[in-house]
Amino acid sequence: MSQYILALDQGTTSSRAIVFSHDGSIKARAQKEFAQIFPQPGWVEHDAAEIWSTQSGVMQEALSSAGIRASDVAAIGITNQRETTLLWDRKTGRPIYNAIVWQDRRTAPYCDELRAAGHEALFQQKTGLVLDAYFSGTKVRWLLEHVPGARQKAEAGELCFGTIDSWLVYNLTGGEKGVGGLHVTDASNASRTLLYNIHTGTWDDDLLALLDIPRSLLPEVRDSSEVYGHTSKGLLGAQVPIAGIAGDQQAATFGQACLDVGMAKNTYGTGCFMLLNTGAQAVDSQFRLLTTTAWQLGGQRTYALEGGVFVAGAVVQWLRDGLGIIRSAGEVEDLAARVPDSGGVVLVPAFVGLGAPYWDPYARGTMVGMTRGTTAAHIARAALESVAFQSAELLLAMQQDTAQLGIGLQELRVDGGGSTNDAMMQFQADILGVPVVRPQVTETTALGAAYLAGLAVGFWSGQDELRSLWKVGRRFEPDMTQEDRQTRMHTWKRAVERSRDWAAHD
Ligand SMILES: Nc1ncnc2c1ncn2[C@@H]1O[C@H](COP(=O)(O)OP(=O)(O)O)[C@@H](O)[C@H]1O
Ligand SMILES: O=P(O)(O)OC[C@H](O)CO
Repeated sequence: MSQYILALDQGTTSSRAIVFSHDGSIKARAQKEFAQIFPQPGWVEHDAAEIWSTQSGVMQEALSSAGIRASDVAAIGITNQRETTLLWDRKTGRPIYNAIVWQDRRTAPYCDELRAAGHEALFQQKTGLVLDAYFSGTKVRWLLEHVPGARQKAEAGELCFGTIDSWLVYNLTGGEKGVGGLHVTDASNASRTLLYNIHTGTWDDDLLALLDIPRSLLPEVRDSSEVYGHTSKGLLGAQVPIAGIAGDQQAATFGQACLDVGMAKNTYGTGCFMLLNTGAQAVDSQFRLLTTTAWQLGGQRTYALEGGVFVAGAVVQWLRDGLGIIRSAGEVEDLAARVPDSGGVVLVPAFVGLGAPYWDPYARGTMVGMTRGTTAAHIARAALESVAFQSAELLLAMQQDTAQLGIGLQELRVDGGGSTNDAMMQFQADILGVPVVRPQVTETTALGAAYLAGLAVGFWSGQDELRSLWKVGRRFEPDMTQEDRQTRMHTWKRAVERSRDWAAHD
């Protein structure tokens, strides 16, 4: 029997492949960065051919460093940077333009127009998303409007739209140069397009009409765990089933085994992504958190509330590159540990505005509470605390949104580069009043994709087995009085008020 699952994790800055064993441990991994293309301020693109070449390269490399053959792989799972948008020609398999990355802001003015025309509520109601350039829909429209010949080809049914999962499946299953591959996506990726009704589980004709996007472009939406097809003959030496697909944050939630209602994970990367499993119920947020499809299994959708912190690990990068008070991100730990607290300093890293629950694009970074005694160590400490405060505000918003479901959060599961910082995780637990738990395997995104694929081919028996594979690496118990917690949160909110509505409104 095949003993491994291969996960492909196609992220914003690198393509990764990880081989997992049956006990959920990592057998081998490979990673390759690729070019970020910035054609104009606010624009971000990726070369789709490079995405495929790096992804297929690391796939081969991971297999050879594991010392295994494709026939040893029971299934492949795919997880990907979400929302990033690509159109390719059905006949040639060639992209008609670079992939427009989720960070790209070129369609912001068009989103403003749609908002001014009063369409925001419709998008929100049907897709669970806010009307923003972040999501795929307006990017597809931009491509149809701006790439010569694109609209005619689209009307003639000659183009395929896909998020990066679709592009990978198309290439994995296609013949020479990927031509004729499968054109599919899963419900979690579809739920990030602004074109997909998360309540009915279908592409939405009203939204397609509003954005003037022909239906023929769209991939078939499938479960997150099922055999979609097999890798093409020449690719790996054996035809391996492709059996799992999920967007990276949803996959991480699955990989953290947040499989039950009320379980939540937070990923501490450049920004933070927090997801709370709300089960079969798509919860509307009063704080404009996103309502999203976490995954779809056997036709059953599981939903999540999602919130993001724009600047999390990036504040540590700023200490390094902007202020120059540390030389590497890891050094922040020693610097912050030189003082017992932030000495009254509060840093609000609203460098690019504030997200939920404030949604203030005009907020800017601020630091308050400094005295003659303030040192770099206090600032480092305040920076780390700011990550925890912002995450706490998201979780508080989620708890209020789900109050009627009777969800009592037992613990927050954490992963990502910042979660290695023990002091920051302890402060996170303190300020939340909820235990924070870091698993042994922190590659939760790839693990989630592996789990989804493994479930589909019977490699793992079911969700109970996945629950049992999840192992605590370290648990941080809250150690702060309720009174202290309230005082600290109150002080944080006062500082946030000072950061708000600062930049000029253009
Ligand atoms: N010890 C640390 N304490 C706090 N933040 C850290 C630490 N080490 C790394 N980081 C931050 O974690 C981020 C990298 O994490 P990673 O999960 O690789 O992020 P991404 O996937 O967004 O690139 C960086 O922004 C970095 O500043
Ligand atoms: O590739 P990452 O980890 O930066 O994740 C990107 C997110 O999916 C964007 O929504």
